Amino acid sequence: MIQVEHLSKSFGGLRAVNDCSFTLEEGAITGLIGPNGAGKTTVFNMIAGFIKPSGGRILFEGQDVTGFSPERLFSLGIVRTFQIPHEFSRMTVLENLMLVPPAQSGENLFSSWLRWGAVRREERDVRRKGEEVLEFLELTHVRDELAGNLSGGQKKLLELGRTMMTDAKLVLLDEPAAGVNRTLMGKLARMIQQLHRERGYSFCIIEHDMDLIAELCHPVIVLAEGRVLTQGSMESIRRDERVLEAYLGHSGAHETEGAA
Ligand SMILES: Nc1ncnc2c1ncn2[C@@H]1O[C@H](COP(=O)(O)OP(=O)(O)OP(=O)(O)O)[C@@H](O)[C@H]1O
Repeated sequence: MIQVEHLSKSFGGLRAVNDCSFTLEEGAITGLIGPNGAGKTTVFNMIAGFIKPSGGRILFEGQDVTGFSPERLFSLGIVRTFQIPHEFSRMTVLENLMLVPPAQSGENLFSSWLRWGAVRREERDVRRKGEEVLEFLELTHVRDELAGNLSGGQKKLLELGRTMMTDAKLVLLDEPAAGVNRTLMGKLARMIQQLHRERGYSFCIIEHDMDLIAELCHPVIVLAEGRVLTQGSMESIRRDERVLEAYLGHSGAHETEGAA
């Protein structure tokens, strides 16, 4: 589905991503792990069009999409969520979902005048879809709450819900478990598996929680110092000494524990 070929990104003198190559298979839930500063988020941002690469290219379903805008990639079916959920806090939960679908006729003043009936029908369909998504996520009880009042975990679910309002093919999830308690994390994992199974979404997930990666992801790609260190099943990665060394050489205890 995605081929990343010799991708590089420099920030000033720092090579955040350095000749990085890997593929994301269609229908897979791929994990992207690695110590802090390995370049995971930068790679995500390049795949989703938020950052332009300094070198290399990205193919999506065989098409060279290097340097495409996030909007263009979104319309092709690549959706990226963020570590910190981007909800509109002064709008209700349902309104947040209803905002998502691109090219709603209601957004255009002239088409609103000319096609009032069609716009109303479209809005009704979007509302119904939003309500279905809330039901799926078991968030119906907070439908009319302001999104800013949701708990951290509920905001993560809402973020996932926003991807469900689109015709996504590939969903890039950035640390879905960050700030989420264990109960909600289990629910989030179930939702991801269900979306994968029932809607055929492919996922790529950046995550520091190795239990979640082990539960959801195959294969797992390990980045270190801006390039792929290794990839394979979580079991093989757990046994790989180079992975442990990469984590020990860098960052926080939580990652080291997880990788061990
Ligand atoms: N906009 C930027 N300007 C300058 N340096 C940056 C920028 N974005 C990232 N970096 C640097 O690039 C390197 C890779 O960062 P990146 O956020 O991609 O790593 P990561 O693997 O996602 O880390 P983490 O697990 O901590 O989120 C880091 O050294 C980071 O400080």
